[in-house]
Amino acid sequence: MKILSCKQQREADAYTISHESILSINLMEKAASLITDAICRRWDKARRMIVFAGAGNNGGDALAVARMLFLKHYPVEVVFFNVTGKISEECLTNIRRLKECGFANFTEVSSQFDPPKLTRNDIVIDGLFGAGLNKPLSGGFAAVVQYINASQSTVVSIDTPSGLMGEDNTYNVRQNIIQADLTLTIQLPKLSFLFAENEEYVGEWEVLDIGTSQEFMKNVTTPYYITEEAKVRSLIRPYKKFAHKGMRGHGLLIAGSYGMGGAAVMAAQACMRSGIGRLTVHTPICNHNLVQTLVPQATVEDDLHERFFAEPTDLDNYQAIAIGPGLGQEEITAKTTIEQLDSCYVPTVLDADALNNLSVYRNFLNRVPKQAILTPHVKELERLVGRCSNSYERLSKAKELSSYLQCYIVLKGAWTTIITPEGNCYFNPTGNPGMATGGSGDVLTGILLALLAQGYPQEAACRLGVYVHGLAGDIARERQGVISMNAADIIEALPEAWKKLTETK
Ligand SMILES: NC(=O)C1=CN([C@@H]2O[C@H](COP(=O)(O)OP(=O)(O)OC[C@H]3O[C@@H](n4cnc5c(N)ncnc54)[C@H](OP(=O)(O)O)[C@@H]3O)[C@@H](O)[C@H]2O)[C@@H](O)CC1
Ligand SMILES: [K+]
Repeated sequence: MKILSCKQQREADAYTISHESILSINLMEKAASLITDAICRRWDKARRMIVFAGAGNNGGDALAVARMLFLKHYPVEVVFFNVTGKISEECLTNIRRLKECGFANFTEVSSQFDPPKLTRNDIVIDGLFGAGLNKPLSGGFAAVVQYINASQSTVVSIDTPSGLMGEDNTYNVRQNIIQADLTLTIQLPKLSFLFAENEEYVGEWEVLDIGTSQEFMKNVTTPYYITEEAKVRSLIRPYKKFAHKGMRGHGLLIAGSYGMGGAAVMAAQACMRSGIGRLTVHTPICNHNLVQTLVPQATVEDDLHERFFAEPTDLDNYQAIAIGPGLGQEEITAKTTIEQLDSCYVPTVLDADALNNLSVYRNFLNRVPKQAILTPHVKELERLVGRCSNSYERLSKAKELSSYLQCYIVLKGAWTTIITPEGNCYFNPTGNPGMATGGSGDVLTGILLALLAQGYPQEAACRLGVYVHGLAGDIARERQGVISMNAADIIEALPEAWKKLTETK
């Protein structure tokens, strides 16, 4: 699914209106009817609906919703803000239509605003600004937003919480953005909905399909996508009847150190559950028995050091390599990691301490093999690119790094983002907060290693691997609950996740 900028969203509306022989006002009617249905599904007529409408088309939507709710006998009040005297045509039509229905509870605000008393039982419908917002809110509108936010009412935003920019909110004034409980967004989510710090504004969100021109959606270009299950399914390559382990690749996992052998175990177990033919785990001597016992399917290759990764190993026999889980940050390990990178000519995953070690020796960053997959969480990324004040800035810096190194970055978090060297960003929809626990990242590294060893191209491996990792996390949550689930449960859920994705529906 493509994610468009607000400008592109407005172009999509305009294109749909001119090419699909639908009038602008009728497209708005369609949007309003879907919004009304979504509201009526959630709240009954005992709730008072207080509609705050601006003078653009977002306000037009809100006024049409007010009419529809009124005709369904909901108690409705409208506060319409006409501050500049500039009202969109569709907004004007909807004021007229509302009044023609005999609706009288209509307050027009042009300067002084005497706010209605908002109670816990009220539903505020926020139709002040949508995709046309072109600067942060200030002055009177900021005061209205703060008034709504200070109330106990439930807030439903139309298309976007008023005051929230669709993409970059670096220079926004946070207290002047509506804090919605529910955002009913039209056609597609906005990029800013996918950023953690905006959760308090967007609340829960639902996408309403108003039938934007398919042709426009097909041709419009954007670097931002949400990965869909159908796409992921199409990436999976079926096994041939005569498959043997040699065809499914041999991977090398360099992981573990004294006290962190578990990371090597979890990555290896996840790898063995993701279709790899053969796996060798290179780990310090102290972890030999642990890995051998807990992952008997894998071969163990001892480092010459008792406790740390201290000697680069020969990579000739492998189709893919992963370095990092539980490696530790001893100086000898950092130097060995960098040395090992020089001989990585096959697809490579760099995770956890491999990245932390690189961030200490940043001038060696250019040794990262081209097309490598880097899997940092937010902090690991910031160690590489510097502190970021928000998710948009972080994403921009990750894109720069990915382009500079010509590598793939899997930025882990809610909506884990895969950034390609060409600058495309794929947001992953699966997963849940129960996965934010030790070992979860090691599991992902194991999955990615398995996919690369089987010959999946980097982009496909990332999109498929991250999706199935999240899906296994969702299954683990079903089984164990969000509090108790841990990385071992994600590994245990991997067979079902893979099965789910490969079974015909
Ligand atoms: N048929 C259609 O087209 C459909 C449209 N749809 C709906 O339309 C919405 C987009 O409508 P829109 O383009 O009219 O923009 P909207 O968000 O209402 O605001 C524009 C007004 O705000 C003003 N303004 C901006 N920033 C400001 C600020 N900081 N402080 C103060 N004022 C500010 C700006 O003034 P300007 O700066 O341009 O003079 C302008 O007057 C979209 O989100 C969806 O809900 C759907 O129903 C589908 C069908
Ligand atoms: K809004």
